[in-house]
Formats: sequence, C-alpha cells, structure tokens
Amino acid sequence: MADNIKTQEQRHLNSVIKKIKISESDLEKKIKSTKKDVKDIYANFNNDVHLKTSTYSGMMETAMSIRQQQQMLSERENRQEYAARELGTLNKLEKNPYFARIDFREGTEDHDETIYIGMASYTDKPDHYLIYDWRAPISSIYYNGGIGNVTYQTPDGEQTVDVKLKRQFQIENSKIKTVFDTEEVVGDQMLLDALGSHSDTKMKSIVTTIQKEQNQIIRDTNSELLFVQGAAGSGKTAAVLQRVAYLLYQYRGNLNSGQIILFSPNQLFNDYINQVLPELGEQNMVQMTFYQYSSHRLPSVKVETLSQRFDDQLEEKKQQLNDFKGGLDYFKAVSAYANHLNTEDMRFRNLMFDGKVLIPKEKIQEIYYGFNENYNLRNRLSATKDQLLKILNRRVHVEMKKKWVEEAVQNLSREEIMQMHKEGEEEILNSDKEFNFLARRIVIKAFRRVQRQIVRSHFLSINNQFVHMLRNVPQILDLAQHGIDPETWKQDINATVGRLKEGRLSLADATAYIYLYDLMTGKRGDKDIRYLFIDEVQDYSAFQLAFLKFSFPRAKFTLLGDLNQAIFTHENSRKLLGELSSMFPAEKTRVVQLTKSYRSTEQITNFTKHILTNGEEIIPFNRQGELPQIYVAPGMDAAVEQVKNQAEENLSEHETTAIIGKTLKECKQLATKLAEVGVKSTLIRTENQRLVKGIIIVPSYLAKGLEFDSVIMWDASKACYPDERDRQLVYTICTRAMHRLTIVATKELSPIFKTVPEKEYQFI
Ligand SMILES: Nc1ncnc2c1ncn2[C@@H]1O[C@H](COP(=O)(O)OP(=O)(O)OP(=O)(O)O)[C@@H](O)[C@H]1O
Repeated sequence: MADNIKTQEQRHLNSVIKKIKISESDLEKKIKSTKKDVKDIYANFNNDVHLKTSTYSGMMETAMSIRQQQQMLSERENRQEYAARELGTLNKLEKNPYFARIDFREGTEDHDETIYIGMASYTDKPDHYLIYDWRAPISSIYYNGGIGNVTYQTPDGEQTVDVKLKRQFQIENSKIKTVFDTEEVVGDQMLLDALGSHSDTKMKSIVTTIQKEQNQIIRDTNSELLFVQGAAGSGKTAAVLQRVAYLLYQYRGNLNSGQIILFSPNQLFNDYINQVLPELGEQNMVQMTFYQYSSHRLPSVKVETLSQRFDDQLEEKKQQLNDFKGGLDYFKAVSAYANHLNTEDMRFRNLMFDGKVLIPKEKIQEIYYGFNENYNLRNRLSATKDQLLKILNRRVHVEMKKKWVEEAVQNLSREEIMQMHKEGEEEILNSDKEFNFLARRIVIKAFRRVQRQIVRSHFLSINNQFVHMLRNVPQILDLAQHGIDPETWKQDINATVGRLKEGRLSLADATAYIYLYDLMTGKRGDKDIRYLFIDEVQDYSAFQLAFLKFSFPRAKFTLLGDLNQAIFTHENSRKLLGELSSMFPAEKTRVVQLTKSYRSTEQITNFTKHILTNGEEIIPFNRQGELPQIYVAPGMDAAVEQVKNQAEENLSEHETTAIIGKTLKECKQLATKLAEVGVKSTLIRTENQRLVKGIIIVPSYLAKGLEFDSVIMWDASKACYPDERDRQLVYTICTRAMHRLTIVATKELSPIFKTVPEKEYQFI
C-alpha cells in the first residue's frame, strides 16, 4: 500500500480522534455537573422535604415532596449513567475508532459516499456520522460483498449500491498499523491474522472479520427457527454471540439482554464466552445449561449431572430407552396423557392438619371432577383451589371451638394480643367477641400452612402421577415400534421409582416430569423471553426442544449444531432436524449451513474431517501448520513420558495446552501419573471450575465448544475407544485444536483412525 494512502488515512484518523476527544471532554463535564446535581439533591433532601406527618394533608405534602425529589434524583442518575456508558464507548473508540472504509455510489447519485465502520457509531453533530456501528444496515455492505454491486437489507427493503473501494485497517492505540485495499468480501489476510493468534481462556469478538454466511445468521430477524448446521470450528458460537449484540442494537428500547436466553453445553463454556458481549459494549444474555434449568425447576429433586449422564449413555442397553424418551412420540404421549386427566385419573393427596386428614383426597377429587367438561386443566385446578380455600375458611369455625384453641387464647401474652388486633383491624365490643376474634386469628395462623399447600397445588401428587403416566405409556403408543419390549419398560419404571424415592431423576425423566407437571397445573410458559439460543443442539433430544418451545412460547429459536459432534444422542441427532421442522411453520424456518472451518490449521482440519465417515462437507481455512502426530507407546510409562515431553514443548510455544481424556477416570489417572513425573497440570473435574493457562486436563464432555492452542488426545488406544460408537466423540476431541494436535495411545491405536489416510498425519 502506497505510503501516501497510509499518511492520508492517518490524517483522517487524527481528525476523527480529535473530535472524539472533544466529545469526551464535553461528556466529562456533563457527568461532573450531573454528579454535582445529585450531590446537591441529596444535601438538600432534609431541608426540602418537610416532615409534616401529624395531619392528613401534611402527610400528602411530605409524600409528594419526597416523590418529586426521587424523580429528580432518578432522572439525574439515569442521565449520569447514560453519559458514563457513552464515555466508555468513546474511550474505546479513541484507541481504535474503525476497522474499515467503504466508498460506494447509491442509485443515480452523481458522487461517491465514504463511510467508516467501527465498534460503535459516532456523530460529531446530529446525523453526521463519522463512524457507523458495525450493526447499522449500511455496514452490511462490508460483510456482504467485494467490489461492484452489493445488496443489503434496510428497514425499507433491499438496497443495492456500487462499491468502489473497500479498505481495511488495523489500528492500535490511535495509530494505523496496516491498511490495505481488498476486492474480496472480507480479506483473507485479515482473517489469517485473526486466526493465527493464540487462544485465550476467553473467546473474543469477530466483528472485523465476520464472513458473509455468518452475517446472514447475525442479521436474520424473520425466522422463527434459525437452524445453523456447521462443521466444528465454523464459527457458529462466534456468529451467534455477534447476533445477540446485533439484536440488542436493532431492537434497542424494546429488547433487553434479560429477554434473551442461551442454553449452553456446560458451565465451563459459559465462562469461556462471557467476555464477548461486554467487549461489544452490550450486557450478557441469560446463560444456563439445560441441567441448570431443570434443576432450578425441580429444587427438591437431584437431576442427573453431565458426568453421570455421559457415563450412563455409554451403556448400550440404556440407549434405546433414552432414544425413545427423547422422541417427539413420547412428548405427544405425555401431552395426550395430560389431556385425559381432564376427565379421569388425576392423583390427589389428603390435605393434612396437625397429623390428621383435614380434607380427604376423595373430596378433592369430587370437587376437581365436579366441574363440567368445558373446563381445561388450568381452570379446573384454579376452581378447585377456590373451593378448597372456601372449605378451609368454613373449617375455621369448626376448629375455633376445639380445646387447643381455647388453651392457646388463654396463653396469649399482652404483646401477642396487641399484635393480633393490629393485624385484624377489628373493633372489639364485648369479651365473647374478643374471644372469638382471638380464636379465629389463632386458627387462621395455624391453617396458614394448609392454605399455602392449596395455593401451591400440593394436593396434587406429581410423583404418583408421573409413575401412573409411565405405566400408561404402553396403552397410549406402541412401544414395540420403538424396539422396546414390555418387560424392559417395566424394569425401567421400577428403576425410575427407585430413583424417585431417593429424590433423583435422570435428565430425560426430569424433562418429562416437569412437562407433565406444567400441563397438570396449566402453566403457560415464560412469555418474556423473546430469543432463545441453543448451542450444541445435537446433544438435545427432540423432547427437550419441544419442551423448551412449550416453556418459552414467544421466543424465536436459533439453534446451532454440528450433527457430527453428537456426543449424547449419536445417530439419533440426524432425525432431530426433521422433528424440529415439524414444530415450526415451514415458511418461518431457515437452515444455514456453514462449511468452512476456521479454528484449526488446514492440516488439522484435513485430518479431522477424515475421522468422519458420513459427514457433511468441510472446507479447511488456508492456515498452515504441522501435520498432526500419532504416537503409540508400548506401555503406560512410555506414553506418559511422551505426554510430558509434548506438553512441555507445546507450552514453550503456546500458552495453553489441553490434554483431553475420554472420561474423568482417565483424566484423573493421567493427572496422578504426570504429577509423579514432575509435571504440573490442572485437572478440570467439574464444569464449575475455571479455565486456566498452562497444562489442563479435561474430560471430553467438558471440552465441548472450547478450543486450545494445542491438544493432546489421551488415551487414544483401542481399549479406550474400541468401536464406531465413539467416532463422533473422537471427532469432537480432535477438533478442539487450533495449531497443534498430538494423539497418544498405549499398545494399540483405536480403529477409528483407520479412516484417516496416512499422508494426513505423522506416525511416531
Ligand atoms: N469470521 C471470523 N473471524 C475470525 N475468527 C473467526 C470467525 N469465525 C470463527 N472464528 C474463530 O474460529 C474459532 C471457532 O469458532 P466457534 O467456536 O464459534 O466455532 P463453532 O462452530 O462453535 O465450533 P464447535 O462446534 O467446534 O464448538 C473461534 O476461535 C472463532 O473466534
């Protein structure tokens, strides 16, 4: 690039920075004066607010005066907060105002327009944009095309402009480091620079190098269901985080980060991505795992954890049952079962008081089924509650006459009596009435627990109901069609009952349990959530997705997945897409395929794509590195020695190296062995730990969604990964590597690697 262009651009940059600095200083002044205002209001608070509380009008005056002060305060504080946020943005812009310039001509205009694109918009006077936010409609032309005609979406429909110049900048601390013109969409050089850098324990934003297909995902506002299928490392997670930032920008004022929810594979991953949105100047959305969601819904039940679930599903026998319980047919069966509860079979519990039956379950059942067929489960329950509360009220009179109440009245202290009068607000005329009043208060208080039980539907018996439902499933659908014989189903029910008695449930059962409960109680779902994202959707069952759709009825769904990385649902995940599309209107469903893989070097991607035998197309990004290495050691000690040497070599070049084992058991063993030979490492045992730099040892199911400079797969032997069932798991492990991949096995290498041609790796 000619030097004079750099000089010219630096001059422009300087002029923009100068203006930013002026705006900063204006804002600082504004903040200072608002701060002073706030302080003054506080100082005057006592003087201005007249405490005239002895009369009614005095009280009103005081209240109004306080209200005025509060309004003034909150208005100033809002202003201050807004200005502080704006100042924060300007501070960032001052150091790195923009990353691209586009010159273009619009329609029949006779002159070119120049825009600069950065992390946020900046105007020095109204409507005079010196920098456009990367999310503004016009900024799309940077991501959508090269030179020539490029179309983009505006609020008024599609627009086409003729792009004349596309210039990219790398600016650091207000200085242009590099500037180059490109004819491509987003220059490979810039992407190469971005991808060549070292990994971090935190994911970074990708706004300067968003790819065209990713831009479509980011800016989609029409789809009810946006399904992004993409190879490992194709930027699904990256795109979706920028999408959240985009939505928050696009619907500012109508959408806040609390209305967006992201379901992520594990807590470690949440931690890994939690800097991206703040870096983009936005607040993080709500983030949780499905496990956390179901545990939160079932506080008194222990839901099976990720690690238990992973160990469990390795048993082949359970797989078929799990597949069935994860299917839409089962979801429909639960719905049908709940529906029939409108006419019969609802299970109830006695309402107890003081160890005795107060309202028997037969009575509750009579009330519940006493309403006509026009009632649905929701209003049937609420009408039943009303009736039960009325009965409870009537029972107060009966209970008041009992001996224990009389004694309780006699034992009341002066303070207690006064307190009761305060609460009861009743004028007392004679001693009989006084006794009745106190007795009633005592009984009402004693009944409070029963009252709460009624309000909270505790007279329903969800555990019994759930088991009753399981027993009824063979009558609702044909289990044989799902390859399950009656005996297996029976045994599974017994196991579930056993677990329930201990207060535990498997994740699949927990989902059906909550769903059934929600249907029984007529829960309508959380209407506040507007966007729901699921990362690693291939590990969800169709049942879970249908349940989430039911639980968040107004949310638009964005689902990200790689069917090749289904570590929980295996082949079944291929059915998922079909099942999903039946849940959303076809015209509002969009499927985007990402085929280019950005994370790893070309050598690593070429290696990993051969691990897949029936995979989708994967195109490696042209970033060069060394061939993956496979090392098969004769015994454990030699293998550990190899891991030690490799890890040390990796560390001398990169900051993080991850050793990924199959389960926690292998990881623990290795951690002990490494410690014996003097290697310091961090074992990630649970998802609640943090990622750290250095050598970390992670079980495969916790490595989902993460990436590391270098990865050592341990132990890739036949004993550990004996057959085809682990193919997708091995793929997930190997695709975590950015720059270097080493595979270490003892005795005999897993047959899974047989599909990889010898030229794609180095065998040691
Ligand atoms: N347009 C881009 N510009 C720069 N970096 C990118 C871009 N797209 C993706 N990347 C980088 O590629 C890596 C992989 O991206 P990401 O983790 O989003 O992929 P993924 O599809 O979610 O992968 P997986 O399914 O394997 O978890 C990340 O380091 C991300 O920052």
